[in-house]
Amino acid sequence: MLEVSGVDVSHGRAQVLFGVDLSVPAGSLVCVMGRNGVGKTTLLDTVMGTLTPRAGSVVLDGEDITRLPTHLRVRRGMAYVPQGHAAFPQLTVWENLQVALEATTHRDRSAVDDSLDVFPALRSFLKRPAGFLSGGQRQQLAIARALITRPRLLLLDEPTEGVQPSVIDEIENAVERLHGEAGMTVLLVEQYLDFALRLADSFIVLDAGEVVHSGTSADLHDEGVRRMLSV
Ligand SMILES: Nc1ncnc2c1ncn2[C@@H]1O[C@H](COP(=O)(O)OP(=O)(O)OP(=O)(O)O)[C@@H](O)[C@H]1O
Repeated sequence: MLEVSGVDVSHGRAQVLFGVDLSVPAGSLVCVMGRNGVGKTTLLDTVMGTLTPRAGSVVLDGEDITRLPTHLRVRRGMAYVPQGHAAFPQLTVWENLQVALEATTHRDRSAVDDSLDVFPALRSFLKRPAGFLSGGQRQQLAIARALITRPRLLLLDEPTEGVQPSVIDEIENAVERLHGEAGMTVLLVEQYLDFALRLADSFIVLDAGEVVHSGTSADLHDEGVRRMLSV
């Protein structure tokens, strides 16, 4: 479904990614791992089109989208949940979901219900401003907002960061259902190894902007790989 080949990406003059390859087959859940600052978010930004690579390509369903604007990638079925639980803090949960719906091309109101079915706990907080939610609730809202576009490929950047353990389980179950039952393709950036191990079919490990390891989740148990992830 998604093929990233040989991308070099810079922030200003500083090159952050060096010849990165990544393959995300349709229906799979692929995890990008690595220590802080190795370029994981930069890779997701490149896939989503908020950054353009200096070299290499991004191909979705056989179409070269390397220079396609982000909003057209959304129309092709991609959705991005960035780090930091993106939501409008002054708007209620319900209003945040409505804004997401207004931004879709389908405008199908049942998409709001469907995404609330993925995170039923949010139904108790529909009238609460997003700024008054816990970190975990905000993360659920951020994912629910992305789901309203009815994506085929969901990009998640560290969904467990700043989230209390009980809600991590709820998020894990939701992602598992989206992937397992609904067949959604997921590209996950995650440093929480156990979460990644339980969910991912395959993974890549980045270090200083290069892919230093890739394989199936079984390989993640390997001691050498664990060492690459430890701080
Ligand atoms: N907008 C930016 N301008 C300049 N440098 C940046 C920018 N964003 C990120 N960087 C730098 O690029 C490098 C990679 O950052 P990136 O956020 O992709 O890493 P990461 O692996 O996602 O880290 P983390 O786990 O901490 O989010 C870091 O050295 C970071 O300081």
